[in-house]
Amino acid sequence: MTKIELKHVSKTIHKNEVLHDISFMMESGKIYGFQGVNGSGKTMLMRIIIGLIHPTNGSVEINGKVLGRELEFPESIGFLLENPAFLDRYSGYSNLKLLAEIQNNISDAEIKEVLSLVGLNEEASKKKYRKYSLGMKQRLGIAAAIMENPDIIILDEPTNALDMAGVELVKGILQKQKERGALCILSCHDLPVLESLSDEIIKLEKGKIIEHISLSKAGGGTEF
Ligand SMILES: Nc1ncnc2c1ncn2[C@@H]1O[C@H](COP(=O)(O)OP(=O)(O)OP(=O)(O)O)[C@@H](O)[C@H]1O
Repeated sequence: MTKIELKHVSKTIHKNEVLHDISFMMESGKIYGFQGVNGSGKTMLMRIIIGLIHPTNGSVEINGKVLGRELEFPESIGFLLENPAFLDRYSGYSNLKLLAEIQNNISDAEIKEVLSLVGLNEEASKKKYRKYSLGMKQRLGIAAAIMENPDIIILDEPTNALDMAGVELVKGILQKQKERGALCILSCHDLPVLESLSDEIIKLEKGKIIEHISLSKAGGGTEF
């Protein structure tokens, strides 16, 4: 069971407050949808939850441990943020293999399995990354985020550059990850997609939460 608790998180960059007093809790087996227009703070909030950026005020606790103080990074996390850092000269498969070697807890067969899961067939997975289309890059980014079955999965705009089949694929993958018990965080400008997937929607505007709704599938929404 994983629990993430944000307590009064604020972030100021160059005197500009990009996040203001954000507090909420998230737990395993649910999908949390971050909604908001460009620049509302979704990516910044994700970076803070991953531990890549520290809040100016407030804290993020993962299972009771304060990120950046008691814990450098969440122990088991996979994420896709804008522009994943893959190596151009390497194939999709080799890029995943290099990443997998850091933790060394998945097999080559599992890497191939995840590539096929995201719709990159054997031919595509052998192609050099620099030859990938935008959609293929996105699929590889999703594969990297989920391949080790992490406790926490954060996907920033995972459906960007994907065709309709790709969007359906992402939906299926996220549902499966949720059923496995992962805590999933997602941002997506396609509102129907976000709403169909999310158990809770956190709506941001100018760095503030303006709405936090539970879309618990068993009837009606609840406002927090
Ligand atoms: N490195 C940075 N330096 C200064 N300001 C930044 C930096 N990164 C983000 N910001 C500011 O933080 C605010 C929130 O940006 P963020 O990228 O989190 O928005 P977003 O909701 O993810 O937008 P989008 O939908 O375009 O991805 C914006 O006003 C942005 O200009």
